[in-house]
Amino acid sequence: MGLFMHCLDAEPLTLPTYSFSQPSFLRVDRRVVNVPVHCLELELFCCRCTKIMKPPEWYDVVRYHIVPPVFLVVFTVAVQYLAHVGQEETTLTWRLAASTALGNSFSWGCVGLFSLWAVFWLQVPSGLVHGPSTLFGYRPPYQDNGVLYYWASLVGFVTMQAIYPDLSSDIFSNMPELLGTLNVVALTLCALLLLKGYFRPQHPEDKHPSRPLLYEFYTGLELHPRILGVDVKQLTNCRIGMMAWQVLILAFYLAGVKRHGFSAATLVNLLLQSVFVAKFFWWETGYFSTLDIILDRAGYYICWGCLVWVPCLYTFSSYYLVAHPPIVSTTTALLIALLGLLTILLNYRVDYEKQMFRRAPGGKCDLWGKPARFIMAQYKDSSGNVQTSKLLLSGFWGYARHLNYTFELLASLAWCLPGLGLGVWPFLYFIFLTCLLVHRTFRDEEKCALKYGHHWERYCREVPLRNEYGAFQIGYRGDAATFGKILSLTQALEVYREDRNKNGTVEDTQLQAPLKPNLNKAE
Ligand SMILES: NC(=O)C1=CN([C@@H]2O[C@H](COP(=O)(O)OP(=O)(O)OC[C@H]3O[C@@H](n4cnc5c(N)ncnc54)[C@H](OP(=O)(O)O)[C@@H]3O)[C@@H](O)[C@H]2O)C=CC1
Ligand SMILES: CC(C)=CCC[C@@H](C)[C@H]1CC[C@H]2C3=CC=C4C[C@@H](O)CC[C@]4(C)[C@H]3CC[C@]12C
Repeated sequence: MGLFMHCLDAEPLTLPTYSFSQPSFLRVDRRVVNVPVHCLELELFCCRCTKIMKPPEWYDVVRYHIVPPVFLVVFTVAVQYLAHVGQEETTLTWRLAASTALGNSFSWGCVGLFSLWAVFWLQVPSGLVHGPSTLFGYRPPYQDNGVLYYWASLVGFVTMQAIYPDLSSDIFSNMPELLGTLNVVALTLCALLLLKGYFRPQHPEDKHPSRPLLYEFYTGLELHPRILGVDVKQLTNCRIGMMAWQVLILAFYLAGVKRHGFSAATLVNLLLQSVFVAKFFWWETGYFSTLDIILDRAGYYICWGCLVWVPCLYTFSSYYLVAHPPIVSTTTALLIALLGLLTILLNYRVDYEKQMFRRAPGGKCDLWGKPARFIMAQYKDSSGNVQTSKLLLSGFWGYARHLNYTFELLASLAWCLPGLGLGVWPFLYFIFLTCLLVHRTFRDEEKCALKYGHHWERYCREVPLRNEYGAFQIGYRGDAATFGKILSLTQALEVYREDRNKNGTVEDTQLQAPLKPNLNKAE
């Protein structure tokens, strides 16, 4: 009958042992999921229907030997290419790209000053918060001064702009050099992190299997490395990457106004992203519980990504509009602004509901005017101790899974829309984010299915809709890796209602009692 039934039969045996370590390949009752390689207790996950399989050889070859070098080259080169595409240059030659790839004195000055500023704010004595505990029992400390840092950085930038009026235009015209410098800095940091992971790991007890060198460079080795007392991921992701995003779009806006005069569309593009970035700093402590921090190690993907990819691609719509002024009308711009503000607010609200609920003692809080309903989900930590976590069934999290991604995608579409009529370039970020979030939905659901086992199955049955490809898929079993049927929203709702009618609503069902699973629907 499948994993879910077996798990219900054998409750004490079914709690998966949860580990964030390097995944291997496992087939769980016709599902393929990634699981920790050393996680032998996983056989307890569902001892009667789980069998460990060796991954197909080609998969390992692709994952360990092909993806890292290809991504390293493609993304690193793409950054230099995009930096030139955003300018007016019509012919891009290798010679031109190479001439900017190592930066110039302006770019090294900017990157140096900005990095010191970010490091300084992580040293300023302020409130400390701790992230979730790792499997080896470490709770990383973070500086809780994100909002202050955000406003201080903006005031600092505006002051410098007042003293040096060409600052923004110079930033725009030196963007290829700035990205070249960031590239050198980020690649050096990734190499240092690799050496540190080998020779001076912060937590030698954090075991992970040895992999090909380029793979380790790409994914990183350490989960929470600190250099000179500073948490590397807070520095690269939150303080440099996110603040660079804000400062760069402001500089591009000012450079555009200087060239072409005021445009409502450009202002909307700036305002929406600024609200989004400001929201990030407001919510920074929530970010410490996300996949980037608890699952991804500090390597090329996360650190280079935040130091180079975010300043390049995430700002690209604004960058492009400097040399290619928008053609959308003021009225359209206002409508776009409304769409953007609404979706940013909704994205924040979805994240907030989860954060508020998780913080409420015993999960006791009201959502949408009613007491929150939830599943008490158990899992085993790496020491084999049973832990409890709560899965929300009310509010947005009771309506569909990952609605925060849906709203974030719509918000990003909104700030790209001022570039309507200028080709595909202004929409590059939206396209990238769609791919990133679809992939992330799979990764996150694999993680949850593995962590919570049948409790996650149950959550997926209660909340069968999930965001995917901007539409919704019925994913009863949280089986992200089966790539089930993609249904349109209407079809999905029909199946959803039909199933609810058959099984009764959650209110009809005792939440802690075994559900009658209707497992094969999604397959
Ligand atoms: N612009 C960008 O490039 C990106 C932006 N984002 C944004 O970042 C924010 C955070 O996203 P992200 O960290 O990816 O994912 P989520 O905030 O969606 O968190 C997912 C985690 O929440 C927990 N969870 C899942 N379902 C429930 C539930 N019903 N009740 C309670 N907890 C639940 C699980 O963790 P647990 O183990 O704790 O149970 C799960 O792993 C979002 O706003 C997203 O849009 C994300 C990716 C990229
Ligand atoms: C190799 C390559 C191109 C990697 C890029 C990946 C990273 C730069 C991104 C992966 C996940 C991204 C983020 C996750 C969640 C976020 C919260 C949101 O409120 C603001 C943006 C962000 C911090 C975002 C930043 C880029 C990533 C780390």
